[in-house]
Formats: sequence, structure tokens, C-alpha cells
Amino acid sequence: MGTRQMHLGAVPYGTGGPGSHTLWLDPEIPGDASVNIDWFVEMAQLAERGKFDLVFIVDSQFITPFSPPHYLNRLEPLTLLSALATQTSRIGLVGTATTSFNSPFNLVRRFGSLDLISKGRAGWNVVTTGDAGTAGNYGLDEHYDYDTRYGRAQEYVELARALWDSYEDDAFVRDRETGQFLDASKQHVLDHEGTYFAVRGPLNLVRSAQGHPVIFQAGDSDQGRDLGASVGEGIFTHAPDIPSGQAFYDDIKTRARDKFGRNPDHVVVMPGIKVVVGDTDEDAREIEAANNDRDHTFGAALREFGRPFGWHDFTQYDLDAPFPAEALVHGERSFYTQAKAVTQRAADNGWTLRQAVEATRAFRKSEFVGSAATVADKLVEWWEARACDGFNIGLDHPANFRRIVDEVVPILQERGVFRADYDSTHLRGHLGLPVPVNRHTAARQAG
Ligand SMILES: Cc1cc2nc3c(=O)[nH]c(=O)nc-3n(C[C@H](O)[C@H](O)[C@H](O)COP(=O)(O)O)c2cc1C
Repeated sequence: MGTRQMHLGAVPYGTGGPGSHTLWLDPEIPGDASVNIDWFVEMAQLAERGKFDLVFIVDSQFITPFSPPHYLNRLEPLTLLSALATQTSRIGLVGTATTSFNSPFNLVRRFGSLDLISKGRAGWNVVTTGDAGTAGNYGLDEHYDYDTRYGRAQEYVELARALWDSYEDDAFVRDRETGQFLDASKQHVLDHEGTYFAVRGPLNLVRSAQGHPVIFQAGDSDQGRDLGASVGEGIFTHAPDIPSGQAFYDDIKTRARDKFGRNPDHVVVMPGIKVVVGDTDEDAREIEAANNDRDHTFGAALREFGRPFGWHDFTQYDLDAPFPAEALVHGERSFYTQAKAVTQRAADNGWTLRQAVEATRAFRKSEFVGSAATVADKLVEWWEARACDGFNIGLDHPANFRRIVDEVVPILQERGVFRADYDSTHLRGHLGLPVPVNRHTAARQAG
């Protein structure tokens, strides 16, 4: 598949994502950025100028008054990406959507439509919904247990791929001489009767130039990793340092190869990272420290600390008493892997609640902070060490992102690790992923 290339995604956080409660005070950011299509267009075009592989839209559907600003008031990802598709021409458009609270036919149709509108640039970040409270917005008393969540996700993605293959690529004859519009033998009914879903099909939509939207996955439990390794083509994850990045990378690629018989190069691992570019390394570290202090006060951090635990209210505990490990039960149907890790770390270190919250604030220090040359060095170091295949870079302060595009990207290009220009029109091409052959065409050709 040619020489290995670094992949870059931009994750726009509008008025401020997790831990960024005052990002919106930046005078360059409109107060309504997270619902302002002009702002998203400007940022997507900037990322496209930097030849980024993709724009990555995270999502959630449950809020409290203490949710980060971007989460309080934000555009629905597929609607947003459809608008971006008309204002960009090359950059991939990846949207997060849950398999827990969407009906497959509808969601698969919407992603298929985005793929056609964007001419083959769509991607779907498959999540099972971390925020347990979302269940209440869909008529359920509680979120599904993990087996159900991941069972649905697995069946959902397999079903999606089958639906996207409803039409073979030459099904529409559109012969003006004979008047034949469709070759009906190339339209396929699915008749899916699974554990969680029953869908007859066919989908009323052809495939795009890239065949299917690219499947991303985010979820870190054993079941989450199996989902990513079996159906994921891109993996959105967190990695605080090279050794933990390498361990995750190795685990996902090994599962993909050994457990699911896949080519590990077709699973692109892209952790979300924070980058700060300064004139010098010291300058950048000062900017980072000032941002962290201002954006994530202890009070805001204490509130947000409850998110993996189903937005459990930690203000009810004595800050200086031992960490309340009993709170873990509230995370069982939420971001449980993360809640368990936080609880374990507190126990291992004998922390109080205050120390655990302070640690999450300190944990926010990024390795990718420095002059443009330092940041480029770090990106290459991680990538060469196979701690990842690329990065989903948080798009926070526009001035900082411009420096990434104008100063860091050219260094990566000079070193030959990142494209000087797009050489594909679709997202699969950017990521080095094959275009899947329609299963019915393949079966026809096979025999
Ligand atoms: C890096 C990462 C990003 C995620 N992004 C989202 C998201 O944007 N929206 C969402 O509802 N859930 C998101 N999730 C939640 C997962 O889909 C999953 O429900 C949650 O992490 C619990 O599963 P796990 O224990 O397998 O990680 C994300 C999880 C991870 C690890």
C-alpha cells in the first residue's frame, strides 16, 4: 500500500469541550461557535488547507448544567457534516453516531447520503453512548448493559455494510434508448433477522466512490476493543504517553490479525491529542499552563469528574476523605472502563477525592507542546514508535490551529511523513484503506 504516511484529523470543539470551560472567551471564537455553521466551515477549510485526512465530530445527547460549553448547545453531526460537504472538496468528514439509540435503516441511510453528498468522504465513528442518562431521552429507564451495548454495535455495523451493498455499482442502467432505468437483478433484499434488529431492505441508495463510509470506533473495554478490531477501520482513542499508546496499538492490531483475520494496516489508530504551538518551547508551556488554569478550575473539574460515573455528583463527598470508591457503581452503564481506571488509580495512590480531581487536572498536560519543530518531532516520534498511525488533534483556539497548519504541517511534509497534497478524492484513499467490493458483485464474479 505504498510508504506509511501519518494521518491527521481535526476535532472542532467550538466553544469548549471537556476540560475547556472558558475556551469561548477567546475573542476569535464566536459565542455561538458550536451552532454556527460559518465557524465550522472556516475551520474545516483551514484543516483542508493543511491537507488533513479528516474532520472528526464527537457527539453526546445528554447534558447537565455542568457539561462543557460545546456540549450544552451543539449541531447534530450528520446535518453539520452534510453542510461541510458542500463547502469542502477533499477532506474526510467523520461523524459520531450511537448504535444504542438509533434505528439502523435510518442511520445507515443518512451516512450513505453523506457519503454521496461528499462524493466519498464520509466516516462513521461508532459509539455505544458513554453518557448513561441518554437512555432517558429515548424512553428507557436505564442505559443498556455492556453485553447488549456491544452486541447491538456489532450487529449494527454488519447490518450497515450489508445495507450499503443493496445495489451493485452498475445496477442503474439509465439507458435512454431502451428506457431501462434499473437492472432489478442488481438490487438485493436483505431480510436480516438478527438478535437485536430485523431489517428487510433493500436500502434505497447506491454506493459512493469509496463503496462504504469508513467505520471508526471509540470504546476501550475488552468488548470495545474487539468491536474495533473486528469492524473498525479507524480507531479513536486516548493515549497519554508512548508506552501506553504502543500497548493499545499492539493490542488492537494483534486482535485484528489473530482474532479476526484482518490486515492490521487496515485499522488506523488515531488518538485524540492536544497540541499547543508557541514561539519557543517555554512560550508554549506557559500558554498551556495558563489555558489549563483558566479553562479547568477545580470546581469545574470536580463537576466534570462525575461524567464517566454517569454524571454522578461528587460534590456530595468530603474532598479530604479517602476517594469514595463506592461511586463506581454509578459508572457501570456509562464510561465504565474510564471510571474503573480512575477509581483504581485513586486506590493505588491512596488519594483523597481532592487529590484524584487534582490529578485529572494535571493529567491534562500534553506531550505535544512546544515550538513548531518540537511539536513536529513529537508527532513523528510517536508515529515512528508505532504508538499510533496518526492523530486526532483537538481544534480549540483558532490561532493555535493556524500555527499547526502553517508551521507544523510543512515540517511533517518536508520530512516526507505527511502528504504534500491530496492524492485521492475519497476518505478511504486518504487513510490507505481498500474500497470494499460489493458482496453481491463478488459472489456473482466468484461463481
Ligand atoms: C476515545 C473515546 C471517544 C468516545 N467518544 C464518544 C462520543 O463522542 N460520544 C459518545 O456517546 N460516546 C463516546 N465514547 C463512549 C464509547 O462509545 C463507550 O460507550 C464508552 O467508552 C464505554 O465503553 P468502553 O468501556 O468500552 O470504553 C467514546 C469513548 C472513547 C474511549
